Amino acid sequence: MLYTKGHGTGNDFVIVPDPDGALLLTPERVARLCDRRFGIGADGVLRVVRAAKDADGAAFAADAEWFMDYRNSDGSIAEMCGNGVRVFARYLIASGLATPGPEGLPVATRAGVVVALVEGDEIRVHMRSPRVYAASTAAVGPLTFPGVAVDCGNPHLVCVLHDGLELPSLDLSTPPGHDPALFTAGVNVEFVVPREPVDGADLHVAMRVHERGSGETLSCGSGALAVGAAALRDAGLATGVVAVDVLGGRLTVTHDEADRWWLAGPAVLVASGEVLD
Ligand SMILES: N[C@@H](CCC[C@H](N)C(=O)O)C(=O)O
Repeated sequence: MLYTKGHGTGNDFVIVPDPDGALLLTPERVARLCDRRFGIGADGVLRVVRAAKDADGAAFAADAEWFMDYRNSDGSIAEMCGNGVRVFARYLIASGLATPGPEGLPVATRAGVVVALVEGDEIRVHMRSPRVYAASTAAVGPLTFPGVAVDCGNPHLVCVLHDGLELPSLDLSTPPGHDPALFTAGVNVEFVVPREPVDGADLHVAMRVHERGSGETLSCGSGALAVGAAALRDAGLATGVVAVDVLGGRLTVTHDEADRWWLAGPAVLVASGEVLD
């Protein structure tokens, strides 16, 4: 099995080409590939398959040739991966499997079709609109944080830290407690603090994330989208640009006048090889 390794702001992926859907990618195999000691090491796997050749992708085959089959590092399946989709688009282009048209490159995901636009080192993706829909809480050790549930195709819980609490003080080595009745399929939890204004953005925040199925990661693109949506809402802004600092760099979330949501950030391929096991 051939692979390429890539990352978006340090959220890293093993990319596995499987154009005709011939590969049997069991949860155990995914977990082995993602193991940082016994495998290649990654936060997740991106299987590159023609939409028409995949049971979940087929519904989108009329609108996108390629389906991003995303798996978390524990082998579980997720609907969306905002960093993954940029790295996936970078891989399609670099490997000659796709060429972006004037409107960009459509990529099918379990949460629908998104469109990627290459802008030098960055890739900007027209994402599915995030939906802020409920209040909830997350627990970290003895602390309970109020937050809001945000649906980005995959589930998120965004908690803004108060009382001068800073991000490094949180122990995210185990999953934050959450309401299983609201998040029946688990949840990605983002913790957020405001930051000083930066050029080109209406709002600037920093976040840490504990991802469902992968643990704490250096970045989560759909999480940044959820954070951007919650931040604009809290600020009373209908549209705007939010700079979201993650441990692995910076992502930019934009809600434009045409009611489109964009996620922008780097997408880097770092190595290719063959899996021997
Ligand atoms: N890191 C991703 C999100 C990956 C999926 C997530 N862990 C889930 O289970 O929903 C991103 O960049 O969005």
